Amino acid sequence: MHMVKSNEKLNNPKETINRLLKYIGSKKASLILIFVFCVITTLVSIFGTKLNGDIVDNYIATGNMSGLYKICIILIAMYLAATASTFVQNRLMVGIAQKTSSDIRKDLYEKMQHLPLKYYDTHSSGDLMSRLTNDIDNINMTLSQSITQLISGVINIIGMLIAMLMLSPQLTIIGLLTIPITIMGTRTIMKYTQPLFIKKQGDLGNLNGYIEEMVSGQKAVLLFGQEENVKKEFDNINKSITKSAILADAISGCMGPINNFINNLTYLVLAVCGGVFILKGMDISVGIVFTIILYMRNFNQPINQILNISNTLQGALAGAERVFEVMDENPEMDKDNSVVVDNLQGEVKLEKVEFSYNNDKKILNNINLTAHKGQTIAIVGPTGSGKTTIINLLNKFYTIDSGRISIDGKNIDDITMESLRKSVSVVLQDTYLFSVSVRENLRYGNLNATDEEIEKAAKLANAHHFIMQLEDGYDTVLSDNGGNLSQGQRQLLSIARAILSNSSILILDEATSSIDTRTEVAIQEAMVNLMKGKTTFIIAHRLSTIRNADKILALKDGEIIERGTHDELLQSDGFYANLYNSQFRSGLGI
Ligand SMILES: Nc1ncnc2c1ncn2[C@@H]1O[C@H](COP(=O)(O)OP(=O)(O)OP(=O)(O)O)[C@@H](O)[C@H]1O
Repeated sequence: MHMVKSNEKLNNPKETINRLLKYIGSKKASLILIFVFCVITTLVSIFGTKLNGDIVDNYIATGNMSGLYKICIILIAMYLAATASTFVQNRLMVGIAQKTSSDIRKDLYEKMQHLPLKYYDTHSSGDLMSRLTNDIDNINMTLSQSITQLISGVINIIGMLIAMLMLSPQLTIIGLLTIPITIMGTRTIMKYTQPLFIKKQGDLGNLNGYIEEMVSGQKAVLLFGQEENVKKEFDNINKSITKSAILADAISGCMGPINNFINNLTYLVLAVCGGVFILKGMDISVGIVFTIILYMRNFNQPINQILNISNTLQGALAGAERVFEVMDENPEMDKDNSVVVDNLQGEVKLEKVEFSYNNDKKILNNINLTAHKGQTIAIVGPTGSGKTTIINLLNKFYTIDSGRISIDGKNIDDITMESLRKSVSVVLQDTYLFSVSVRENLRYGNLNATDEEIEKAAKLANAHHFIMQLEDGYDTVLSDNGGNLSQGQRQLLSIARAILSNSSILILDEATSSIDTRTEVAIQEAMVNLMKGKTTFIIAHRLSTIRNADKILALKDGEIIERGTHDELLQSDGFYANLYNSQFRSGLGI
């Protein structure tokens, strides 16, 4: 399986932040409201704290009890207002975070739909899913928790600083002396935790990739008795995540207690210095010292929070980077001058086609072939000779290295992907069925098909009979990938789908698995119905199919080494005759 190496450094945090800000920036109205409410909360906090000092100097010291009650009621009202304003801020931010992550999820999903197959060849689907779920969740969590903290933190720091300086510049400067120590300590800790957070996120992707592969391959795991090995490998990846997570969280967890200690020292120093100033007869009261200490607490709190946020932000940035990495992949794109085709006749021509999946190994070499409208071309050849590859190219799943593939004289490079794929229908050995109703599964062949058309196609495909025997007929919901149907039934459904699509070109990968004779006959009949009037390329495994083909192409090591009808090729007694004698004679259909 393809393991993604967990990169331990953010590649370009600045750009990642900018891109995230672009997503957040589109919710300007909410952001402005959050800002306004933050300012309100901070102002309430500044004046509330100032009132606390006044209580000491003007009411407790003078014994003015009725004034004290009044001011307490005012304070309670202010605290209630601050709580309400904080609640609104959080509510707004949760909205922004959800909307942002939903936008990112949508963009990533859309991108994934347009990634070339080549991308999926080299990336595990579990890792991709992890990017779509875990990484985006992480961004969501961080946004909803951190952005308000960041905005209100900055406003608080500025507000408190001004309020402190106005009360006592000397004590303010003494209180600020410890800030650089806190910042330096946090930065040192971050240096250690940053790579661990990034590694954790990457490991999580790997774990998902592994789980996804093992769940879908569970049958093979059991058949080959690989449970122990699989468990061991899983344990290794799981341990790796646990290790990086524990280290990252434990180290970053030290930060809170250390900062608390430093802050408490600051308050102590302020109280002592304040006391000394009062004793020396400077123009300062007990209430002012008390207020400054409270302000200092309100000042330190957001500083610690912002420093902590940088930790969570790193996790989110690591996730965001993984998401944007996929978004930056080159999509499968139509050329600017591509045309939409409709009603193709189905004249297919391959001229000097050369192809390799990775540039290092040539898979197809100088392929030339012409299929006239309505002809059936059977492609035969040993395993790995390139049969499936030819079919992948006709669908433009991959781009050819050189040569030309044309339909009705039009280069397929100049035809839009969507209209090309609409004109070519494919019946693979292993059809993918979705966990929706039979009817909806069939409708994949043609989204505009009416229920009557669906039923008609199912009848032609010999599938109607068994569908009617299912619990809810056409409305029966299939289990994951049609797991509750037999191999033969799945093939009949895929044939019905292809009949519905009514395309002029057909690609068939004939099933190799043996199916009971009755179903086999049903499939053969359905195929004949399906192929009527269509240009058909078929990776043939059944003798009857090969015999009836207008042209047989014998492929070996990516080259067409013989071509002709069955009888012609048998007569020439070459590669095909050999293949036929060793493979097909003993195979199905004889
Ligand atoms: N996605 C891919 N990436 C890289 N190489 C590939 C890919 N798919 C196939 N190949 C290689 O291309 C060659 C031709 O494969 P292809 O699937 O076309 O063979 P085939 O004739 O259809 O074989 P079979 O009868 O076993 O299905 C093989 O050597 C295979 O290893």
